[in-house]
Amino acid sequence: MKHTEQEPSAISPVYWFFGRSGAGKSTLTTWIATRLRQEGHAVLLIDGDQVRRGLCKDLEFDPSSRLENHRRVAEVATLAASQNIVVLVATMAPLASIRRSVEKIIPSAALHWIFLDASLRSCIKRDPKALYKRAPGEGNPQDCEYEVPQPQEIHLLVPTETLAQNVCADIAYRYLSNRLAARSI
Ligand SMILES: Nc1ncnc2c1ncn2[C@@H]1O[C@H](COP(=O)(O)OS(=O)(=O)O)[C@@H](OP(=O)(O)O)[C@H]1O
Ligand SMILES: Nc1ncnc2c1ncn2[C@@H]1O[C@H](COP(=O)(O)OP(=O)(O)O)[C@@H](O)[C@H]1O
Repeated sequence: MKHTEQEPSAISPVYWFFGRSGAGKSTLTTWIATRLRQEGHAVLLIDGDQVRRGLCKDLEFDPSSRLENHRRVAEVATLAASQNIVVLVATMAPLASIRRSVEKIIPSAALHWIFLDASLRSCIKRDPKALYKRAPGEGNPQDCEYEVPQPQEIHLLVPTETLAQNVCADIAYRYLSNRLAARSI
């Protein structure tokens, strides 16, 4: 797994949660954002679901549209992070090429990749928004192959398939809060 450099970064961290639809991105980032705000942090949560309804509602789901979707999210994340705001992002980021494109926008010292690991099978079983019941080509998340990241691509893996929600929330929260505490020393 990647190790984030220890030198202080001029910009706030961007914690980029990614994984399949149904892996738990919205659930965990919403809980963590609330907790960080209670502790006094300024937090921006950018959830792909919401972005797709507003900032990126003109975009489709083909690979180049997904790339543009992530470019916009990464640019907004950089703006916020450069204004002392802790950024949480929650998107599918299904392709390695998309993830590499994000890395060209956000400084590496600020970017933390947090992979929510849940298999297609378990996401189909959960299917909280009934997206996997859609016909192929009609907005089914399976329309795009999910390229599971290599260990060296990520900073933290949270096994949201095998561990309970509260345990996963705690793992991710502890990762963030340790790094935020180290920054403020
Ligand atoms: N094929 C397809 N067609 C239409 N809609 C889809 C499709 N796949 C996913 N979704 C929905 O869009 C959300 C994914 O958007 P993201 O910005 O997170 O990622 S991506 O750009 O699509 O890779 C995603 O949000 P999450 O379910 O929270 O991951 C879904 O609500
Ligand atoms: N360990 C876990 N971590 C996160 N969510 C979990 C976990 N176990 C079960 N879930 C459930 O899985 C669903 C995940 O949905 P959601 O957070 O919308 O996913 P995503 O944003 O990745 O599409 C929720 O219904 C949540 O309660």
